[in-house]
Amino acid sequence: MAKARLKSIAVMTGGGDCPGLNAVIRAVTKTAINDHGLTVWGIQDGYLGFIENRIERLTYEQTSNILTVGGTILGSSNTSNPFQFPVATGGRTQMTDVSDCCIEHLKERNIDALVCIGGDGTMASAAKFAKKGLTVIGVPKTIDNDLAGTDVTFGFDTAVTTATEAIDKVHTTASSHQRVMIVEVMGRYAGWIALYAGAASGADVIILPEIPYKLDTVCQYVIGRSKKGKRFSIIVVSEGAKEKGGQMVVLKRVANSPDPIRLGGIGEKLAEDINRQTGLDCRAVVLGHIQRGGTPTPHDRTLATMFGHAAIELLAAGVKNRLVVWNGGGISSVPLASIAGKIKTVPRNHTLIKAAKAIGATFGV
Ligand SMILES: Nc1ncnc2c1ncn2[C@@H]1O[C@H](COP(=O)(O)OP(=O)(O)OP(=O)(O)O)[C@@H](O)[C@H]1O
Ligand SMILES: O=P(O)(O)OC[C@H]1O[C@](O)(CO)[C@@H](O)[C@@H]1O
Ligand SMILES: [Mg+2]
Repeated sequence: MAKARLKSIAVMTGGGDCPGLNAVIRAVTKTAINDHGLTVWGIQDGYLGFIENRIERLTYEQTSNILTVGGTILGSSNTSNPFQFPVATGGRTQMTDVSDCCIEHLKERNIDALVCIGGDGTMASAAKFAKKGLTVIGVPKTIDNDLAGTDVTFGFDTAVTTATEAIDKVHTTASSHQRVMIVEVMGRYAGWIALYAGAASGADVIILPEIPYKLDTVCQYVIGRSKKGKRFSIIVVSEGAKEKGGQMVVLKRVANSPDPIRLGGIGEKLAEDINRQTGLDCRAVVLGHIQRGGTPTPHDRTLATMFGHAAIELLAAGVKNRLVVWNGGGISSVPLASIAGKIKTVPRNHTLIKAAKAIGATFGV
């Protein structure tokens, strides 16, 4: 798009929410209005609102006082794929590509470009819209920190901070009762939250999806601590972890979600298995969506602000179909299509794994 033609943009948030989304919306809107005189529109509830034509003007005032607020003022959804949307015709429901209608909804408002804030699923649709000719810039979000192409996503630091505070609290009750306390954290197929919160809170055992654990190793480790007079053990386990040769523990399936599996229950399983094998008193705590809530940390507020600002600067410079990223200590961008279908997992030789091991933690192998 030629620089002079950009007059109006829309912004949307897709997928699970994450602390810092509002900070991006604020940075996008205020940069667009202040620096480029653009008109800004907000799409409600992610791709669902895009499909249903729920697109409202977003003003400077509406994006004031939201920097510190968790969640997203636009709403989000993780069920509606514009390229495969259930449409009822003649008494039958058929999966239909309604992406042309979405593009029409932008055209009728003279919207030139779209800023999509979301995870892998949101970017998959964004890349498909880009292929159809829509000008799109992606902004990566997820507490899981598992998006390919960027060193870090906003929301991760807040989730790690929340998890670390929770594990610190669990420490004192574990010590009072001479228990093995197991804290299950989010992260789906990547163990970033477990690794960082585990290391930050000095957990004794850290279990990641990337490193299937051996129950014997974990049991021997906690018994060894008891024998040394340590009154308790703290285990941090990622929801997607599994025993060597075993399966991930699935809590439920959400039929109309692009990734229908919801993980959960590995903490309780570990508590039962360790109790059975060692006789030690074990309790499991699941942190769940608490990790997605609350006010973003200063790190996430500033990262989100730089991401939102960069998205508008790219559009204003005529750049399109790229994902804003943080790589090697600075903002840059990668092609949207280059990250589709990829996730960023914890490498087994990560520096923090080496450091935690050296300090005495085990990863259960
Ligand atoms: N392969 C895909 N192609 C097109 N659209 C997709 C695809 N996968 C997901 N989407 C759509 O993108 C939106 C968000 O998807 P999803 O729930 O996977 O969230 P996300 O953006 O990946 O964030 P997170 O997984 O961190 O919650 C949904 O509306 C979904 O239908
Ligand atoms: O909000 P939902 O649909 O239960 O999804 C939960 C999943 O989303 C995430 O919070 C973010 O990807 C994961 O950590 C978690 O497994
Ligand atoms: Mg996803």
